[in-house]
Amino acid sequence: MKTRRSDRLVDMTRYLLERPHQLISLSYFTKRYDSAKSSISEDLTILKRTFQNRGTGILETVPGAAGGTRFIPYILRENAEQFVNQMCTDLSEEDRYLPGGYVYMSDVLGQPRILNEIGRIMATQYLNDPIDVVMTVATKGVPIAQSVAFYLGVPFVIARHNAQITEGSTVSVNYVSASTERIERMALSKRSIAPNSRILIVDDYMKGGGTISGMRSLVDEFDSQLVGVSVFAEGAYSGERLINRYTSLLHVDTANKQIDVQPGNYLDQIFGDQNLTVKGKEK
Ligand SMILES: O=P(O)(O)OC[C@H]1C[C@H](OP(=O)(O)OP(=O)(O)O)[C@H](O)[C@@H]1O
Repeated sequence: MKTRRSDRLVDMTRYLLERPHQLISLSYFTKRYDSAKSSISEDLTILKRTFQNRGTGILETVPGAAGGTRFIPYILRENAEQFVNQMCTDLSEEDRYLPGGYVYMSDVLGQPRILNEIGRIMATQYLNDPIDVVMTVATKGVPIAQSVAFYLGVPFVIARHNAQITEGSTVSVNYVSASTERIERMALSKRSIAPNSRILIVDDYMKGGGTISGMRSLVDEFDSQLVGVSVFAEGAYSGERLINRYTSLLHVDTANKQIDVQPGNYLDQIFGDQNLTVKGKEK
């Protein structure tokens, strides 16, 4: 039975939003809605325009027999700024101060809607940089990695401080964590990453960068390429940081046990020269 345009548009939107970066053929939609290709093409034109006007993302059209359409989510600069500025306010509450100069963030990083926004912002930076796998380290980086991986339409892998029997044989590296000021180890299942994969490393927090550098070593061990590093928050650090190329949404300073949370470097890193288009194609 033919589906009315209004019903097609609602269902098509849901279907596409649930499958970021997945190529979906027009014939799939013609069968799903028992509608002509020309009708589906008109539907997609409406969605493409609405997604662009509402800052939802790009609806890319891939021509040819093996073509179709692909939803690529992004977030507009003004929406990212609004979110980050709210995070700065929320995390500056003085009762969040923890011994050792840390800030309590687990309540914030336990809220799915906040994790969604973090994932959208981090994924926007890689609109035109294909990513194969998102990597993080247990534990607090995991929900962030899941969100970013969803918006990039790729899997995520979790390096662990203690290799589990359920991970099979593993690759492990040692690294120096400024946070613990001791040599730490992390391991990743050999099954996790194929050689020559393009990796995005994410974590909730970076202080001295030792943990990130440990994951960078894992990328090397898997003969793969590190495309970028994104952290929700970077802590003020007076020492020589082991990582100098990264994107942070927040910068957290807890000098004199006072919490000062400011926007990180994400605006320049993500929106500096990006005009939210798919390279070589119209918006
Ligand atoms: O830049 P560095 O000096 O290496 O510190 C950043 C580490 C420390 C902390 O993890 P932990 O609290 O150690 O571990 P978990 O995420 O399991 O709580 C944070 O999540 C980063 O992974």
